[in-house]
Amino acid sequence: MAKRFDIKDLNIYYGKFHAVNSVNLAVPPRNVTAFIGPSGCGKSTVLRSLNRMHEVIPGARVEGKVLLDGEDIYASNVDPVEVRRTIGMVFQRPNPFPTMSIRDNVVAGLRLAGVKNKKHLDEVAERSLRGANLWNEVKDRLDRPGGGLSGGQQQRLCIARAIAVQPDVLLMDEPCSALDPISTLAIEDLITELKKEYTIVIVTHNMQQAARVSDQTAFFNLLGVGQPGQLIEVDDTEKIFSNPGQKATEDYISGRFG
Ligand SMILES: Nc1ncnc2c1ncn2[C@@H]1O[C@H](COP(=O)(O)OP(=O)(O)OP(=O)(O)O)[C@@H](O)[C@H]1O
Repeated sequence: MAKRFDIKDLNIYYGKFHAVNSVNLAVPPRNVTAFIGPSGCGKSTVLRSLNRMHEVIPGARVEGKVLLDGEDIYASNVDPVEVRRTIGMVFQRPNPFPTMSIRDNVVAGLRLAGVKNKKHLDEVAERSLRGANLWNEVKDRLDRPGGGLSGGQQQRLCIARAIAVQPDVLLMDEPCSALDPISTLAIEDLITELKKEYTIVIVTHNMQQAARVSDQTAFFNLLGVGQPGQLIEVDDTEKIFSNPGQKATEDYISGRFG
Protein backbone atom coordinates (compact mmCIF):
# COMPACT_ATOMS: atom_id res chain seq x y z
CA MET A 1 0.00 0.00 0.00
CA ALA A 2 1.95 3.03 1.24
CA LYS A 3 4.89 3.78 -1.03
CA ARG A 4 7.80 6.20 -0.97
CA PHE A 5 8.57 8.98 -3.41
CA ASP A 6 12.04 9.93 -4.53
CA ILE A 7 11.93 13.15 -6.50
CA LYS A 8 15.11 13.73 -8.49
CA ASP A 9 16.13 16.94 -10.17
CA LEU A 10 12.53 17.83 -11.02
CA ASN A 11 12.08 20.94 -13.16
CA ILE A 12 8.55 22.00 -14.03
CA TYR A 13 7.40 24.25 -16.87
CA TYR A 14 4.23 25.94 -18.11
CA GLY A 15 5.16 26.39 -21.77
CA LYS A 16 8.33 28.51 -21.71
CA PHE A 17 7.81 29.58 -18.10
CA HIS A 18 10.15 27.71 -15.76
CA ALA A 19 7.91 27.46 -12.67
CA VAL A 20 9.95 25.18 -10.39
CA ASN A 21 13.69 24.63 -10.36
CA SER A 22 15.42 21.33 -9.62
CA VAL A 23 13.59 19.75 -6.69
CA ASN A 24 15.25 16.85 -4.90
CA LEU A 25 13.14 15.36 -2.16
CA ALA A 26 12.44 12.01 -0.50
CA VAL A 27 8.92 11.38 0.83
CA PRO A 28 8.86 8.40 3.20
CA PRO A 29 5.88 6.04 3.39
CA ARG A 30 3.36 6.15 6.28
CA ASN A 31 4.37 9.69 6.90
CA VAL A 32 2.95 13.17 6.33
CA THR A 33 5.06 15.63 4.36
CA ALA A 34 3.92 19.28 4.35
CA PHE A 35 4.77 21.75 1.57
CA ILE A 36 4.88 25.32 2.83
CA GLY A 37 6.03 28.61 1.31
CA PRO A 38 4.76 31.94 -0.02
CA SER A 39 2.16 32.22 -2.75
CA GLY A 40 3.39 31.36 -6.23
CA CYS A 41 6.51 29.45 -5.15
CA GLY A 42 5.25 26.28 -6.85
CA LYS A 43 3.86 24.10 -4.05
CA SER A 44 0.71 23.11 -5.97
CA THR A 45 2.69 22.72 -9.18
CA VAL A 46 5.06 20.24 -7.51
CA LEU A 47 2.12 18.42 -5.92
CA ARG A 48 0.32 18.07 -9.26
CA SER A 49 3.46 16.74 -10.90
CA LEU A 50 3.50 13.89 -8.34
CA ASN A 51 0.48 12.23 -9.96
CA ARG A 52 0.88 13.56 -13.50
CA MET A 53 -1.99 16.02 -13.18
CA HIS A 54 0.38 18.82 -14.22
CA GLU A 55 0.63 17.60 -17.80
CA VAL A 56 -3.14 17.92 -18.45
CA ILE A 57 -2.55 21.70 -18.71
CA PRO A 58 -1.71 22.52 -22.36
CA GLY A 59 2.02 23.21 -22.80
CA ALA A 60 2.87 22.03 -19.28
CA ARG A 61 5.74 19.56 -18.86
CA VAL A 62 8.31 18.26 -16.41
CA GLU A 63 11.96 17.21 -16.59
CA GLY A 64 13.58 14.89 -14.07
CA LYS A 65 12.36 11.82 -12.25
CA VAL A 66 9.58 11.01 -9.81
CA LEU A 67 10.19 7.52 -8.45
CA LEU A 68 7.41 5.67 -6.64
CA ASP A 69 9.09 2.80 -4.81
CA GLY A 70 11.84 3.03 -7.41
CA GLU A 71 9.56 3.10 -10.50
CA ASP A 72 9.60 6.32 -12.52
CA ILE A 73 5.99 7.48 -12.92
CA TYR A 74 7.12 9.41 -16.01
CA ALA A 75 8.63 6.37 -17.77
CA SER A 76 7.37 5.96 -21.35
CA ASN A 77 5.54 2.70 -20.64
CA VAL A 78 3.56 4.12 -17.69
CA ASP A 79 -0.13 4.98 -18.15
CA PRO A 80 -0.89 8.38 -16.55
CA VAL A 81 -4.47 7.29 -15.79
CA GLU A 82 -3.14 4.37 -13.71
CA VAL A 83 -0.73 6.77 -11.96
CA ARG A 84 -3.67 8.97 -10.96
CA ARG A 85 -5.48 5.94 -9.58
CA THR A 86 -2.58 4.86 -7.39
CA ILE A 87 -1.78 8.42 -6.33
CA GLY A 88 -5.04 10.01 -5.20
CA MET A 89 -5.70 13.71 -4.85
CA VAL A 90 -7.91 15.83 -2.61
CA PHE A 91 -8.47 19.43 -3.66
CA GLN A 92 -8.92 22.78 -1.96
CA ARG A 93 -12.67 22.88 -2.46
CA PRO A 94 -14.61 19.70 -1.80
CA ASN A 95 -15.77 18.47 -5.22
CA PRO A 96 -18.26 15.62 -4.77
CA PHE A 97 -20.62 14.90 -7.66
CA PRO A 98 -23.44 17.00 -6.18
CA THR A 99 -26.50 15.12 -7.43
CA MET A 100 -24.99 11.64 -7.10
CA SER A 101 -25.80 9.73 -3.90
CA ILE A 102 -23.29 9.62 -1.04
CA ARG A 103 -22.73 5.91 -1.64
CA ASP A 104 -22.25 6.32 -5.39
CA ASN A 105 -19.84 9.21 -4.85
CA VAL A 106 -17.57 6.96 -2.81
CA VAL A 107 -17.50 4.12 -5.32
CA ALA A 108 -17.47 6.28 -8.47
CA GLY A 109 -13.85 5.33 -9.23
CA LEU A 110 -14.54 1.60 -8.86
CA ARG A 111 -17.64 1.85 -11.09
CA LEU A 112 -15.54 3.64 -13.70
CA ALA A 113 -13.07 0.75 -13.53
CA GLY A 114 -15.94 -1.64 -14.33
CA VAL A 115 -16.73 -3.08 -10.87
CA LYS A 116 -20.45 -4.01 -10.83
CA ASN A 117 -20.94 -6.37 -7.87
CA LYS A 118 -23.32 -4.47 -5.59
CA LYS A 119 -22.35 -6.29 -2.41
CA HIS A 120 -18.67 -5.54 -3.03
CA LEU A 121 -19.42 -1.88 -3.86
CA ASP A 122 -21.49 -1.53 -0.67
CA GLU A 123 -18.67 -3.04 1.39
CA VAL A 124 -16.10 -0.68 -0.13
CA ALA A 125 -18.42 2.30 0.44
CA GLU A 126 -18.81 1.43 4.12
CA ARG A 127 -15.11 0.71 4.65
CA SER A 128 -14.08 3.96 2.94
CA LEU A 129 -16.63 6.08 4.79
CA ARG A 130 -15.47 4.56 8.07
CA GLY A 131 -11.87 5.24 7.04
CA ALA A 132 -12.77 8.86 6.38
CA ASN A 133 -14.55 9.19 9.77
CA LEU A 134 -17.85 9.93 8.07
CA TRP A 135 -19.78 6.66 8.37
CA ASN A 136 -21.67 7.47 11.57
CA GLU A 137 -22.87 10.79 10.18
CA VAL A 138 -24.15 9.43 6.86
CA LYS A 139 -24.99 5.75 7.34
CA ASP A 140 -28.73 6.51 7.45
CA ARG A 141 -28.73 8.63 4.30
CA LEU A 142 -26.41 6.89 1.89
CA ASP A 143 -28.92 7.35 -0.96
CA ARG A 144 -29.14 11.10 -0.52
CA PRO A 145 -27.10 13.47 -2.74
CA GLY A 146 -23.48 14.20 -1.82
CA GLY A 147 -24.14 17.90 -2.39
CA GLY A 148 -26.46 17.92 0.65
CA LEU A 149 -23.61 17.46 3.13
CA SER A 150 -21.80 20.26 4.98
CA GLY A 151 -18.48 21.50 3.58
CA GLY A 152 -16.46 19.49 6.11
CA GLN A 153 -18.53 16.38 5.45
CA GLN A 154 -18.14 16.87 1.70
CA GLN A 155 -14.36 17.05 2.10
CA ARG A 156 -14.40 13.80 4.12
CA LEU A 157 -16.61 12.32 1.39
CA CYS A 158 -13.93 13.27 -1.15
CA ILE A 159 -11.31 11.63 1.05
CA ALA A 160 -13.52 8.50 1.23
CA ARG A 161 -13.76 8.56 -2.58
CA ALA A 162 -9.98 8.90 -2.85
CA ILE A 163 -9.26 5.96 -0.51
CA ALA A 164 -11.97 3.71 -2.02
CA VAL A 165 -9.64 2.83 -4.89
CA GLN A 166 -6.87 1.91 -2.41
CA PRO A 167 -4.22 4.37 -3.58
CA ASP A 168 -0.57 4.19 -2.52
CA VAL A 169 -0.33 7.91 -1.85
CA LEU A 170 -2.73 10.73 -1.00
CA LEU A 171 -1.93 14.22 -2.22
CA MET A 172 -3.85 17.04 -0.55
CA ASP A 173 -3.85 20.58 -1.89
CA GLU A 174 -4.91 22.88 0.97
CA PRO A 175 -7.70 20.48 1.93
CA CYS A 176 -8.95 22.66 4.80
CA SER A 177 -8.81 26.10 3.23
CA ALA A 178 -12.58 26.17 2.60
CA LEU A 179 -13.49 24.71 6.00
CA ASP A 180 -14.40 26.08 9.43
CA PRO A 181 -12.06 25.39 12.40
CA ILE A 182 -14.04 22.38 13.68
CA SER A 183 -14.16 20.68 10.27
CA THR A 184 -10.47 21.52 9.89
CA LEU A 185 -9.65 19.70 13.12
CA ALA A 186 -11.73 16.71 11.95
CA ILE A 187 -9.69 16.55 8.73
CA GLU A 188 -6.41 16.94 10.64
CA ASP A 189 -7.37 14.07 12.97
CA LEU A 190 -8.24 12.04 9.91
CA ILE A 191 -4.87 12.76 8.29
CA THR A 192 -3.15 11.49 11.45
CA GLU A 193 -5.24 8.29 11.24
CA LEU A 194 -4.69 7.84 7.50
CA LYS A 195 -0.92 8.09 7.71
CA LYS A 196 -0.85 4.67 9.39
CA GLU A 197 -1.72 3.28 5.97
CA TYR A 198 -0.85 5.93 3.41
CA THR A 199 1.92 8.21 2.31
CA ILE A 200 0.51 11.74 2.50
CA VAL A 201 1.73 14.99 1.00
CA ILE A 202 -0.16 18.13 1.97
CA VAL A 203 0.13 21.70 0.73
CA THR A 204 -0.88 24.16 3.43
CA HIS A 205 -0.71 27.89 4.07
CA ASN A 206 -1.41 27.30 7.71
CA MET A 207 1.83 27.00 9.69
CA GLN A 208 0.06 25.59 12.75
CA GLN A 209 -1.51 22.96 10.56
CA ALA A 210 1.85 21.96 9.08
CA ALA A 211 3.27 21.79 12.61
CA ARG A 212 0.31 19.76 13.90
CA VAL A 213 -0.08 17.15 11.16
CA SER A 214 3.23 16.66 9.41
CA ASP A 215 6.34 14.63 10.16
CA GLN A 216 8.56 16.43 7.70
CA THR A 217 8.20 19.89 6.20
CA ALA A 218 9.51 21.15 2.88
CA PHE A 219 9.89 24.93 2.56
CA PHE A 220 9.69 26.37 -0.97
CA ASN A 221 10.52 29.93 -1.93
CA LEU A 222 10.83 32.23 -4.92
CA LEU A 223 14.27 33.69 -5.40
CA GLY A 224 12.80 36.72 -7.18
CA VAL A 225 9.98 37.98 -9.39
CA GLY A 226 9.81 35.93 -12.60
CA GLN A 227 12.28 33.40 -11.19
CA PRO A 228 11.33 29.77 -10.66
CA GLY A 229 10.33 28.54 -7.23
CA GLN A 230 12.66 26.19 -5.45
CA LEU A 231 12.92 23.91 -2.49
CA ILE A 232 14.94 25.74 0.15
CA GLU A 233 15.07 23.02 2.77
CA VAL A 234 13.34 19.93 4.00
CA ASP A 235 13.68 18.47 7.48
CA ASP A 236 11.75 17.01 10.41
CA THR A 237 8.83 19.31 11.10
CA GLU A 238 9.98 19.84 14.68
CA LYS A 239 13.39 21.00 13.46
CA ILE A 240 11.96 23.29 10.74
CA PHE A 241 9.74 25.02 13.28
CA SER A 242 12.27 25.24 16.10
CA ASN A 243 15.66 25.52 14.47
CA PRO A 244 15.54 25.76 10.67
CA GLY A 245 18.80 25.59 8.74
CA GLN A 246 18.09 28.56 6.47
CA LYS A 247 17.38 32.18 7.35
CA ALA A 248 14.63 32.39 4.68
CA THR A 249 12.79 29.52 6.37
CA GLU A 250 13.05 31.19 9.75
CA ASP A 251 11.80 34.50 8.32
CA TYR A 252 8.85 32.77 6.68
CA ILE A 253 7.72 30.68 9.65
CA SER A 254 8.09 33.62 12.01
CA GLY A 255 5.81 35.67 9.72
CA ARG A 256 8.47 38.11 8.54
CA PHE A 257 7.44 37.57 4.91
CA GLY A 258 4.91 35.72 2.80
N1 LIG B 1 -2.02 26.79 -15.33
C1 LIG B 1 -0.96 27.60 -15.25
N2 LIG B 1 -0.44 28.20 -16.33
C2 LIG B 1 0.64 29.01 -16.28
N3 LIG B 1 1.30 29.28 -15.12
C3 LIG B 1 0.83 28.72 -13.99
C4 LIG B 1 -0.31 27.85 -13.98
N4 LIG B 1 -0.53 27.44 -12.70
C5 LIG B 1 0.42 28.04 -11.96
N5 LIG B 1 1.23 28.79 -12.71
C6 LIG B 1 2.39 29.59 -12.26
O1 LIG B 1 3.35 28.73 -11.66
C7 LIG B 1 3.92 29.33 -10.51
C8 LIG B 1 3.69 28.43 -9.30
O2 LIG B 1 2.27 28.39 -9.04
P1 LIG B 1 1.65 27.43 -7.92
O3 LIG B 1 0.16 27.57 -8.01
O4 LIG B 1 2.24 26.10 -8.02
O5 LIG B 1 2.19 28.12 -6.60
P2 LIG B 1 1.76 27.87 -5.08
O6 LIG B 1 3.01 27.94 -4.28
O7 LIG B 1 0.94 26.64 -4.97
O8 LIG B 1 0.87 29.16 -4.83
P3 LIG B 1 -0.37 29.40 -3.84
O9 LIG B 1 0.17 29.22 -2.48
O10 LIG B 1 -0.77 30.82 -4.13
O11 LIG B 1 -1.45 28.41 -4.21
C9 LIG B 1 3.27 30.71 -10.38
O12 LIG B 1 4.12 31.67 -10.97
C10 LIG B 1 1.98 30.56 -11.16
O13 LIG B 1 1.55 31.80 -11.69
